[in-house]
Amino acid sequence: MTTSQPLLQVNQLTKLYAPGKGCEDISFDLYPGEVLGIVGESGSGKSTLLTSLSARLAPNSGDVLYLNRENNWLNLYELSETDRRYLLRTEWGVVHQHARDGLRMGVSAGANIGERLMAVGERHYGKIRSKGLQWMEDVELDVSRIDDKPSTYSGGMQQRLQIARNLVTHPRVVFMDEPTGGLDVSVQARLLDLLRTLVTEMNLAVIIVTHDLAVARLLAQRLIVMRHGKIVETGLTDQVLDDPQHEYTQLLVSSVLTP
Ligand SMILES: Nc1ncnc2c1ncn2[C@@H]1O[C@H](COP(=O)(O)OP(=O)(O)OP(=O)(O)O)[C@@H](O)[C@H]1O
Repeated sequence: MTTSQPLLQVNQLTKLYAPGKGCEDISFDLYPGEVLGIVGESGSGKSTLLTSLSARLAPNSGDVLYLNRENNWLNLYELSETDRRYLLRTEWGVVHQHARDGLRMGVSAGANIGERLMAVGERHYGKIRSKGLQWMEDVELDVSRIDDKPSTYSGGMQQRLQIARNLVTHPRVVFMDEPTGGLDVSVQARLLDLLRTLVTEMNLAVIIVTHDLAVARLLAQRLIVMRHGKIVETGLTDQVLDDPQHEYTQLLVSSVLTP
């Protein structure tokens, strides 16, 4: 469900490594509860855009404005590095394609979840433990494995843990980069189902990068189609996929382009 006030405003964001490589002149708004998909073939700049949006890669130019919990607009790249990191640990979440990039592999599953709670001020061990257990249940992980390290988990289980670690603080915006990429098809399907349920129940605003149009169709209400770093088409997911206007989107949808 959307309201008239966006959560995120992106204005002419540019991060180029070379002409056409990176992302260029990207503008859009993200509303509370909205899932926005970014699609395009490999090398079109999806990951560069996502990392710039999520305070992990300074752009060459342009702004990312975020309306925080206190109803103040923050200009992301005018904040101090410390404030940006704080935002990433609290009001924002990042789900990486490879769970090991988003987990601490050397500490237990429970600690991976608890750490984010501590970042928002929770100090009570019993509460941290019980929230950890509850979140493991919510993402359908075996709670008896709360003290095991994620390195002993399967890929699909690690991804579930990464999702729990991110969502435990009830973030307002979650950035996801190919969250089901690299998993078996059957594991992918269950994870997608779980993600869809959580996103709806928590009314999360999500920006998800995927080269998989089926994933985009399942999760995203709106799509941005990228090519050579630029937006070539944007609109409601069903409209873009069922009635693509741009020639490139038509090729992408007809699977002529291999992702
Ligand atoms: N650190 C970097 N240094 C130089 N060039 C880079 C760097 N990161 C990305 N690029 C280039 O920028 C372009 C966009 O890459 P990006 O990873 O954003 O694309 P993508 O759409 O996410 O691709 P994929 O789906 O394969 O992950 C590519 O040409 C890539 O080679």
